[in-house]
Amino acid sequence: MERIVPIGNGTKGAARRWPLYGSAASRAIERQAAEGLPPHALMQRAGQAVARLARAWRPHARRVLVVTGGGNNGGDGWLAAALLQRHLRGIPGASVQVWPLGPTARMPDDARWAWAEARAAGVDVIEAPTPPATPADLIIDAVFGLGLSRPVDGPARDALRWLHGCPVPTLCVDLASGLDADTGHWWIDAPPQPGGPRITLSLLTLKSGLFTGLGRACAGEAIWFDDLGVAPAPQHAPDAWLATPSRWPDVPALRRAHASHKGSRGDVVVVGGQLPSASDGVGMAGAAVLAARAALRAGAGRVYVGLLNGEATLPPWDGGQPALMLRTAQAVLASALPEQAVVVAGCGGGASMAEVLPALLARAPRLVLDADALNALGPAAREGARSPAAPGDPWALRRAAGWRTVLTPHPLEAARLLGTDVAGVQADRLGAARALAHRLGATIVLKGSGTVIAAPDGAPIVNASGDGLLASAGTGDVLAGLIGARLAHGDANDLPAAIAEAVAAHGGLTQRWTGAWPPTATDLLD
Ligand SMILES: NC(=O)C1=CN([C@@H]2O[C@H](COP(=O)(O)OP(=O)(O)OC[C@H]3O[C@@H](n4cnc5c(N)ncnc54)[C@H](OP(=O)(O)O)[C@@H]3O)[C@@H](O)[C@H]2O)[C@@H](O)CC1
Ligand SMILES: Nc1ncnc2c1ncn2[C@@H]1O[C@H](COP(=O)(O)OP(=O)(O)O)[C@@H](O)[C@H]1O
Repeated sequence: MERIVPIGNGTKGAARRWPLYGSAASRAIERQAAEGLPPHALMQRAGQAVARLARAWRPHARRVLVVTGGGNNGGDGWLAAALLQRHLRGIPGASVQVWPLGPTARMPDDARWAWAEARAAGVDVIEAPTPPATPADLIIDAVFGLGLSRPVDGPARDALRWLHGCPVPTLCVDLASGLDADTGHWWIDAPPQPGGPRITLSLLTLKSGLFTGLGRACAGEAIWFDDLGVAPAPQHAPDAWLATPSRWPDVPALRRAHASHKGSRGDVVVVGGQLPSASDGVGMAGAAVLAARAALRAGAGRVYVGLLNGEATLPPWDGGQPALMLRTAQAVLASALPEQAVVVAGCGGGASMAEVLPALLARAPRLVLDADALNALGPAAREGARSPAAPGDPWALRRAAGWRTVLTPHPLEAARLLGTDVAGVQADRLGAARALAHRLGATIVLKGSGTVIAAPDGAPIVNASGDGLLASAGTGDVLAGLIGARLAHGDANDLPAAIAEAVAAHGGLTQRWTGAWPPTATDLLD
C-alpha cells in the first residue's frame, strides 16, 4: 500500500509514473486477475487493505460505522467490518456497525460472501444511524465505487449527503461514493463539501476520476493505493498517467553547466499585456509581466515582453524584475524573436491580441497560447478541424511544419473552443482535452484541479500537485511563463512530459507556501 498524494518526501515511489485506469479497464484487469486466483481472493485482499488502513489512520477508533452499497464496493466494506469487528472484540465500548444502503438480497457473489463473513463475525447491522450527530469515531464509505455512472437520487442521495457532510473521519473505499471513476464527475446534485477529515483508498487500480474534476475535492486529504498484488498485463493500456513530481527547474544541473551562458538557457518572449491606452481603455499589462517574471524565475536565459498598444505609455522597466526587456508588440514582430524565442502569447492581451495573433501563428515555431490568445482563436480553431484544410489554414501549416503549439485553456476557454459550456468540459476533462488536441494537432493543458496535459497521440497526463491556493488571479499567467521557460530550455523531445514538469512545478509553488495568508501570484515567485 502506498500514499500517492499528497506528494511528499516520505512518499514511497514518489518518482514513479503511475498509470490511471477508468472503469472499463479496471474491470478487465479485475476479471483477468480473478481468473488466476482462488474464489473471493481479491475481495479478501481488498477488505484486508481497508481494515489495515483504517487501523493505521485512526488507531484509537473504537466505534466504527461502515456504510455499504449493494455491489462489490459494499462487499469490500462488509469484509472490512468483519475484520475490524474481530480486531476490536473484547475492547470496552468498541462496536462495529454496518448500515446497508443497497439491498443485500441481490448482492454479487463476492459481496454476498463478504456479507456472510461479517454476519459470522457478529457485526451489528443497523437501519440508519441514530442521533447524536457523531455516530462513530470512524466511518468507512463503501456505498459506490466503480459501479456508479448515473445520478443518485431518492433515499440513497439523502444518505450520501449525510455521509459527505458528517464531521466524523471517513475512509472512502476505492472512491468517495458519488464520484465517477472515469471522469471525476459528481453524480449527486449538491456539490461535495466534506464535513470532516477524509482519505481514499483506491483498490487494484488508480482511477483517473480520483485526480481530476471533483476527484481531489472528494477524495480528501490523502489518496492511498493498494494494487491487491495484481500487476496489470500490457494489453491493459492506461487511460491516463499521473504526472511525476517535478525536478524542474533543475538548479544543481544549471549550477554544474559551467560552460553555459544566457543564450544557452533559451529565450522567451511574452506577447500580451494590453496597456490602458488601448481603444477599449482596458489595461492588463500585469498579466504579461507575471508570465515573463515566471519565465525568468524558472531560468530562461533572456525574457522579453511585447506589450500591446504601448506606443504612448510603455513603462521603461519592470521595477520588480528589471532583467525583463520591455518593448512594444510591434517591435517584437519587427524582430526575429517570433522565430527564435519561445513565444508565450495572450496573457492580459485583451481585444488587441487578435491583431497580432495571425502573425504569431504564421511565424512562431514554438508557441504557447494562453488567455486572450485563446479567446481570439475561437472560430479559427474550429476551422482547424476542417478536413481537408482550407488553403492558408495556419493550423494545417503549423502541423505540416512540425511546429509546437501549446494551448493552456481554463475550462471556460476550453468550452469556447469546443463550442460547449463549462459543465460540458468539466463532466469529462480528459475527453475535452483529448478532443481539442486532436482537432488542432496541438498539445492542450486543460487547467484546474487535476490539470490535464493531452497531445494528439498517447494517453493524457494528469497533474497531481497544487491545491486551492492556486485559485487566484494571475496564477495561470505564471503557469504560461513556466511552460515557456521549460520549452526554451530545450531537451523537450517528449513535449507533453516536458510540459507536465512545468505544470507540476507550478503546483509545487503552493505546496511550499507556509504563510498565514494566501499567496498572490507574485508571492508564488518570491
Ligand atoms: N470483485 C472483487 O473481487 C473486487 C471488487 N472491488 C470493489 O468492487 C467495486 C466495484 O463493484 P461493482 O461493480 O459491484 O460496483 P459498485 O461500485 O459496488 O456499484 C454497484 C452497486 O451500486 C448500485 N448503483 C449504481 N448506481 C446507482 C445509483 N445511481 N443509485 C443507486 N444505486 C446505484 C448498483 O445497483 P443497480 O445498478 O444494480 O441497481 C449496485 O448495487 C470496486 O469499486 C471495488 O470497491 C475491488 O476491491 C477489487 C476486488
Ligand atoms: N484546486 C486547484 N488545484 C490545482 N491547481 C489549481 C487549482 N485551482 C486553480 N489551479 C491552477 O491555477 C491556475 C489558474 O489559472 P487561470 O484560471 O488561467 O487564472 P488567471 O487567468 O487568473 O491567471 C491554473 O494553472 C490552474 O490549474
